[in-house]
Amino acid sequence: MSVKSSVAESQPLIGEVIFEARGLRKVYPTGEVEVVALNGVDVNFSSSELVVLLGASGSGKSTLLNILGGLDVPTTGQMRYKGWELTDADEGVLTLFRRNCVGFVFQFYNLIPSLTARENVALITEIARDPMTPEEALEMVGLGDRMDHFPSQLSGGQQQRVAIARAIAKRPEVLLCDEPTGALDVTTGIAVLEAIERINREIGTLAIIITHNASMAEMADRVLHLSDGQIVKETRNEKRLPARELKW
Ligand SMILES: Nc1ncnc2c1ncn2[C@@H]1O[C@H](COP(=O)(O)OP(=O)(O)OP(=O)(O)O)[C@@H](O)[C@H]1O
Repeated sequence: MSVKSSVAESQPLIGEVIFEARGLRKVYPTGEVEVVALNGVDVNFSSSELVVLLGASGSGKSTLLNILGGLDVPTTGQMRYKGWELTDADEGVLTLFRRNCVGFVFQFYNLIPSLTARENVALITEIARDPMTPEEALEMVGLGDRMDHFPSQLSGGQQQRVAIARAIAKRPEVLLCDEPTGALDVTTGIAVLEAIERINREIGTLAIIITHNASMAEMADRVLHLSDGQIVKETRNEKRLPARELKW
């Protein structure tokens, strides 16, 4: 392997702690019964880390991700991002946090059908502080030759990569992915994971990925296992397996 390719493929050094969550609880009052979605979560996340969240349906993964991304607030507990207290932040602060610091990728791509790939990404680059160009972002996810295609002219995996380009064009410090490969077959799923891996490596973005697919654990620095609203197990991989070598 050449020096150049070994540098390009090496995993990034894990940086400083950016998220500190303490005693997170989320309770939904639904009629007569309360649903406890998170039940005392203490966890830190660092820049440049790639973390996979595993757990059965209903274990609290999306709730945790939504709280980390400022889409939801905990019932009790504390959430800090780079020392800023997000727990009691007003909606204006949370909006700025989401806009400047966080990129979201969901299972369904949420692209605007009447806009091309380039235009879908440009929607975000027009409001970001120091964005890449839509072209740069689409090149990063391997879609340099598909910029003027509409979503209906792209495969599911390509549409998801447009969604990733849109999420990363603002160079977010955090990329939160809720089952990004849930609707994809293995080959296209791996192309999507490679795009996430590249952003984590090249921009130093903290990437947190929710999945039901346990084989994806091997591409992570750290794997958090959730059950009944708690982190019940945490494992670390000394060496990450490149996404293209994953098998499921
Ligand atoms: N808005 C809500 N109102 C009431 N209960 C909710 C709400 N959102 C989530 N819950 C409940 O909180 C619990 C955790 O949900 P969450 O979506 O975080 O789980 P998950 O691990 O992401 O599940 P899945 O893998 O199925 O997406 C579940 O019991 C769910 O039904």
